[in-house]
Amino acid sequence: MHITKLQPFILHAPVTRGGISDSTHSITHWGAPGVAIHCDSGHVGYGFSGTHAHLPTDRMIVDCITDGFGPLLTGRDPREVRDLWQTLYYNPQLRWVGRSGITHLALGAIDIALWDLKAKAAGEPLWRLLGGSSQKSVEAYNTDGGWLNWSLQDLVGDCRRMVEQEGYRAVKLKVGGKRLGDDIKRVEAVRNALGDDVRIMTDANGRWNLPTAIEASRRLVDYDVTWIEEPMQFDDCEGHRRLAESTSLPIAMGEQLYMAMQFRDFIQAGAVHYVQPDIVRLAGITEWWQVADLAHSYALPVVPHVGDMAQTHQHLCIAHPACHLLEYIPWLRDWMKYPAQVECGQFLTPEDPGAGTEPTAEALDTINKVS
Ligand SMILES: O=C(NO)[C@H](O)[C@H](O)[C@H](O)CO
Ligand SMILES: [Mg+2]
Repeated sequence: MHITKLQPFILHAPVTRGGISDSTHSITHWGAPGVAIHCDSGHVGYGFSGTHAHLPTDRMIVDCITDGFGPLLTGRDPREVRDLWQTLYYNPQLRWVGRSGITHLALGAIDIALWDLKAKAAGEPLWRLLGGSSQKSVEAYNTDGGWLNWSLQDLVGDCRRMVEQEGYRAVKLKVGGKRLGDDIKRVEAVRNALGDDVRIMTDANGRWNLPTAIEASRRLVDYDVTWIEEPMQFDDCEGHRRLAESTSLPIAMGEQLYMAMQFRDFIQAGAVHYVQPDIVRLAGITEWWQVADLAHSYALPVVPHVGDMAQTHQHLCIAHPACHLLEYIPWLRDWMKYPAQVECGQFLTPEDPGAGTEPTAEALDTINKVS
């Protein structure tokens, strides 16, 4: 079995209500720049990164996939995922300009496509290929009702609908707006609407400095918030360590970290409690598993960020013992051949062969296909 062709693609999927904001970003579409890796066996593996649908940089990612990494892949056996990962990760020319950023996002998409291929060639869903299920079900928490640009009425209405009609027992709210007082009012309104039994997570997307993060954490604790996510600048390990020693509110972070050794530093410093690695930020599933094992050895729960909209992370969470909870955002469900399914707040276990990354034929034909 050998790789015959790399076919790049770029999907841009509309987000909820035409546009969402967090403390740091406002977007109208979610981007999935990726690659279809074709083999002589007829199998095709799909992998993609997760972006804010900025076409010029999406094009840089797919160009890096085809022009940078492509020559290292053509003719190779795609089932040799680990050997290929080593070859690509340590390639001197790409490493010189990479180790994070564009080249790392490109490598992540390729690694995901290779695992998709491997699972399809084995005729198994990825979670079974990875050793089967560590847990029989994975709980979903929903982020898609808590955006910072939602009115207070929409915020409370969406969260109530998710809990009362869709069966979620956990929702996430964005904080980090212009005034901390407004953040607290929004959390208080949702807590009052949902009662004490539903878990509320909060996410500041890197907005605060240390004193603000300390003040916010001390006030959020009053509403029984489960965690504060990305309270400070994404790479600021010392800042997160100082925050952790100053307050009792657990810290969640990791969606912006590119490398396993960054997670090592945060974990060793006691700067994170809920570890959130993302296969589309790291160099794919291969590097994600290193992070999940490390977190597990420190007894830290792994609650992945879903730059893939949970399509592949649902597989990883079934297989890895550190995972019991996973974020859900629905932006790719209309573009995927086998969209992730959540019922009564639980992910349904996927049984289709592969890693859940195959776009529909319509998606590949109609949205910004890169020829
Ligand atoms: O932080 C997140 N989840 O935890 C969301 O992925 C981001 O808010 C979106 O990508 C918009 O920037
Ligand atoms: Mg986040």
